[in-house]
Amino acid sequence: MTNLLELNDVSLSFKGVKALNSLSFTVAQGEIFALIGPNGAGKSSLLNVINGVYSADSGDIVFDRSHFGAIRPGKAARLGIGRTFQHNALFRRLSVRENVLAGLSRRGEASFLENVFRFGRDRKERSDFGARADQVIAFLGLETYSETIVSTLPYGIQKRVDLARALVSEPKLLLLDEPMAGMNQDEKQAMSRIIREVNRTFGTTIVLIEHDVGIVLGLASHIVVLDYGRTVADGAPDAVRNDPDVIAAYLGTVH
Ligand SMILES: Nc1ncnc2c1ncn2[C@@H]1O[C@H](COP(=O)(O)OP(=O)(O)OP(=O)(O)O)[C@@H](O)[C@H]1O
Repeated sequence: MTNLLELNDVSLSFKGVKALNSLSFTVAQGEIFALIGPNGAGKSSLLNVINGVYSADSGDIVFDRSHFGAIRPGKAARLGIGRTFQHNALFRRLSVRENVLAGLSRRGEASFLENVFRFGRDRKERSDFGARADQVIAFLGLETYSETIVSTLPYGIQKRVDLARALVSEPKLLLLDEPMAGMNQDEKQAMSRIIREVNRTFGTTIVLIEHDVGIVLGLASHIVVLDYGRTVADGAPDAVRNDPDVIAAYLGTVH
């Protein structure tokens, strides 16, 4: 199996707090990979290092044969790393379609504002981007909301819009930071199906953070458990579920 992402001894500190402590693991091409661990374990920091929001203090990251310790978020996006955020970072006063189009702004010559407000240089680019945005909107079952202003939509639908915006640029790697946070069980199951469908249809490699262990065990084929910025366990769901170190560190109980 080819690795799409490789982390070697990656560390990150905030004023003496080691958020990531010599972390090493690999993510294979095409897998659904989950990061779990208690609050403050370093999960979001890790995603932030991978897509360039934070720069690692040391260590090496290899993505699709490109090496970096630090990378700018725009460069990460151009290399094919897409991202959703724990707290929606959508443009709340714009429509669903405008938000999805914003996910393409790094791809073209025309700027995001030119694309959204339909002035500017490239008619062909706008129509290609529009078609692509509409495809992703349809794929995620968001057609009825296409022209709806995001702030008026239920939270679960907003999470799907966030996913559409990340997906529209056709990333090779999609980083999902708690895509099911705040959802009930039915909504979580629906989001799990969507993530599986994205993975299967587009071959997108997925790295997701999720606190609901039941959901993670059913969705991911590879799980890494973090605690205090270190790897506690790394393997297939069955191995991780029965690992005594995981039970002690994450579930807080002993066999
Ligand atoms: N910008 C920051 N400034 C200072 N400390 C930070 C910053 N971001 C994260 N930290 C610290 O780094 C550690 C890891 O935090 P991080 O948010 O990555 O954990 P997490 O596993 O994502 O937690 P949660 O499940 O609560 O989202 C914590 O001790 C946190 O307080």
